[in-house]
Amino acid sequence: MRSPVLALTAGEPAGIGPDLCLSLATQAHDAGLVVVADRDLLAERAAQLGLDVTLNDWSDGDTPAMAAGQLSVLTVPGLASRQAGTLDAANSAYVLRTLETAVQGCQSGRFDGMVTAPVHKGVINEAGIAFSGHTEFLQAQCGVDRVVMMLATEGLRVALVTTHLPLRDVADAVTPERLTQVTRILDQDLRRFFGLASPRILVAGLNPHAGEGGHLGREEMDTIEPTLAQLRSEGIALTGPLPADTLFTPKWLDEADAVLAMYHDQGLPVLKFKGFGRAVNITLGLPIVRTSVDHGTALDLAGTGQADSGSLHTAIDYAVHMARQHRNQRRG
Ligand SMILES: NC(=O)C1=CN([C@@H]2O[C@H](COP(=O)(O)OP(=O)(O)OC[C@H]3O[C@@H](n4cnc5c(N)ncnc54)[C@H](O)[C@@H]3O)[C@@H](O)[C@H]2O)C=CC1
Ligand SMILES: NCC(=O)COP(=O)(O)O
Repeated sequence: MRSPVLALTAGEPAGIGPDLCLSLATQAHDAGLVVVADRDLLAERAAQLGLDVTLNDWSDGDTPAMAAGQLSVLTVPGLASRQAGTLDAANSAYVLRTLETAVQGCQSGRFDGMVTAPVHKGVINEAGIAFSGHTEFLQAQCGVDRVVMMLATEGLRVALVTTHLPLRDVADAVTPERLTQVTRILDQDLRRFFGLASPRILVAGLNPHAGEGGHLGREEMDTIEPTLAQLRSEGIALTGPLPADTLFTPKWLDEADAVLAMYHDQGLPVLKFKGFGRAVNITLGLPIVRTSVDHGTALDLAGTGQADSGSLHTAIDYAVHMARQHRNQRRG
């Protein structure tokens, strides 16, 4: 079976994304990787890092370079500036074009999946473009109602009911509809991509002590418990809502396949404490495969050679696995 061909978007040009993409060329890999970025940016950053990499222009139908020292590039025009460490809002349209190019390539079958290096959400908004993250952007690009952000590292998977929302808005966003959609997607994609026949999901409460019987918030009693009861009747294996402060302990985790947290900073600090640098961010519920690194743009490290590529390797490994599953399922 041929190796999956993955689009790898290099992300924010001032960040470590280009460095990490280039670092992949220091060794042979078993996936076909096509870096979607400005070619001159990659050439300049390679020189800055002292990396001897041959950049090969890739076009549809080409077999991507897989040997050490070689990198295939699908160049995207429109980059305004390319200074490591210095953000430029004029680059934002280019950054989003790299994502659109990768999505279109996945939709047309040129790519078996996409892996994303980090973008800078703030600078894209400074360019006047409303953007809260790849996750939400890809949901819109693919025209689906709901996707789910799940981060995974060895021994722990954490999915989120809400993603990039101000904390002030989180409680209102935890509706029966959203919780139902997210839980069904999580259950279905754990089966689809990870071979779990009946995924066991731990669900966190929203409030301290899962609401303390309504004395510290009523969302558990009014929304979460009845929604979980309905989902259990559909055959989804759910435990909770559990107090989030003690959920992440072996007593619970040893008997579970994933945790569903209500919001970003309820679940992700635990995941990153366990596996920062070896974790992957996966968008579930998309018609295409998309994985990403577990970290941000690290502007302080761009162009220094200090960026750790561990998470990018994890993201590629997961994308290869998921792309194979996806391909097998489409073949029936
Ligand atoms: N997938 C994506 O596109 C993501 C984008 N971001 C964005 O990145 C920007 C910066 O976010 P921060 O909160 O500062 O997080 P960050 O992950 O960029 O940096 C946090 C700390 O981790 C270090 N670090 C990050 N990646 C590293 C690596 N590969 N090797 C070694 N050290 C590394 C940084 O130097 C810094 O000290 C924000 O705009 C944020 O929205 C954040 C997370 C994911
Ligand atoms: N904390 C995860 C993160 O910020 C990355 O989100 P996304 O850009 O993958 O949606």
